[in-house]
Amino acid sequence: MLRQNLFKLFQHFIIKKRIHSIQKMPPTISPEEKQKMPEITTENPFCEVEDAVKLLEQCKEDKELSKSFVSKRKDYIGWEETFMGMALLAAQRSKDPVTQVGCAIINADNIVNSLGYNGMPRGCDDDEFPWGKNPDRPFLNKYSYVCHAEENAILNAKDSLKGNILYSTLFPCNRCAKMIIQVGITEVVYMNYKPDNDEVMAAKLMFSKAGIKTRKFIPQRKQIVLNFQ
Ligand SMILES: O=c1ccn([C@H]2C[C@H](O)[C@@H](COP(=O)(O)O)O2)c(=O)[nH]1
Repeated sequence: MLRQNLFKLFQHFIIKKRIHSIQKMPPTISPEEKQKMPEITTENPFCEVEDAVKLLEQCKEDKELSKSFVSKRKDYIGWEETFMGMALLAAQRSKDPVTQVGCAIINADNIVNSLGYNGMPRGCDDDEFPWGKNPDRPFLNKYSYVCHAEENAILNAKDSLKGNILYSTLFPCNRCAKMIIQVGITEVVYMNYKPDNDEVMAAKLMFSKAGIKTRKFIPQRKQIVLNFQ
């Protein structure tokens, strides 16, 4: 009952607002044109979509009412910078003293499916495990422990990764390439590239055979500033 009354009150408010705005229309619209405008009355409070479309066009042509159509902001950041920016931000979370990698996985609707950065597995203390690269003792080498950024992003994903695009600050290694292929990611955008070693060559080969598109990120701006103040 209360909800019904509230709805009626809301409806009444909307109708009054509409009537008021139509009555307020300046004389720049001729009476004939005004006649043609969708009639919104208390009996017919909700106009048809076509009427609304027509009304929008008429308002755009009107000298006074067209002032509402202020142009949108021009210097907003594009999708590419947004997603690589997210990957870069994620990389800032990495504790690796040498290379910080970040990754963002985006679905076909430009919705962020996942983020990741290179780090120790859950429960393995960042302060306890080695961040060095002892070539003779894998036990004391970070490579034995660290989860790669792409690996973490894949494992953290909220939804299916099929048809998603992966943005990474570094070209993926062969191990990550295998996972990227197997989960159905179809495109890889990378920022940096380590000089070709066997791992990167293997990754490239697999991407090419599996039909995964790879492309270098080309920024449209030099930087994005984040200001917390
Ligand atoms: O595809 C990749 C490749 C490497 N990483 C991580 C793994 C390590 O934490 C660093 C690389 O360290 P270096 O000392 O530069 O060899 O990057 C990754 O996340 N994804």
